[in-house]
Amino acid sequence: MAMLGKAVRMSRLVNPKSDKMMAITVDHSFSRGIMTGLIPIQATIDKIVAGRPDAITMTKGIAELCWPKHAGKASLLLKSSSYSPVNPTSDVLFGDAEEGVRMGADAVSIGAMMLGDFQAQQIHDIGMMSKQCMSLGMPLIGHIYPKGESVAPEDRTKWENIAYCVRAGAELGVDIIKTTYTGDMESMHMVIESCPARVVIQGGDTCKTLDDYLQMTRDALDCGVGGVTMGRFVWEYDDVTALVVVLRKIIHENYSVKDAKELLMQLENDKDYANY
Ligand SMILES: O=C(CO)COP(=O)(O)O
Repeated sequence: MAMLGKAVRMSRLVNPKSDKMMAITVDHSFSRGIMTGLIPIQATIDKIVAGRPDAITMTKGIAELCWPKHAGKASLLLKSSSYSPVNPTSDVLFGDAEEGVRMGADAVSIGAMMLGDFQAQQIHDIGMMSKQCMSLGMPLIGHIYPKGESVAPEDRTKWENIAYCVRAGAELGVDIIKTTYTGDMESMHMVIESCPARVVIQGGDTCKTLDDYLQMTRDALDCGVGGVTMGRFVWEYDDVTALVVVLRKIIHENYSVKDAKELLMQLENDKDYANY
């Protein structure tokens, strides 16, 4: 029965036609400090939902306060751990899978900063959470990055380090592993090959322009990435809803960057989001 529950929830997360997942995340304030794109958070969530992503990631307190008006419009992914500006290499658990069931979530998600001083505790936490998730039929998403103390900043996109993270997630029973794009399709394909579970990418902070961001998304999907869980770039963009619509077209309808940009310009003018 638990396997059936997981299958039902996964079917809401992953689009059956494209076989990709599109999630937007608004869980950053805890880990990165206050960011203006998430103020006020209700307004940001409203704009994201208007673009109709498959899912949205947030913490339990924000979900209780801001999700009720949208319940059922997209999957809720319950973020249940965080690092913080004072402990940037250590995610700490603050929730469990039962809360996900109670709140109607389609997945619970937790983070880990690998290859650093706090890896052991984080591996333990993921293992315990995957045990709970398996028994409750709850998909588990891991935000797993090679950002521990032993990795130099310039090596955080090295494919071997990212492959280590995603493989570790799969070994621990994580269903969907979110990590960083390596920067090129060939090495990202190696990452995908390293991991029998679904790999999705964050938006990250390496793309400075819209063109680069859309191109990264297109390339990632084309080399086998199973979807996205994107945050900062999306809700820092002037027209959040238009960008969510356009990303959805790239992810689920195979839009080229050129077609996506044309639609973005059009939506920024006419605000006709509902028809796309
Ligand atoms: O790390 C993230 C927060 O969960 C992911 O989102 P971005 O990197 O796209 O902001």
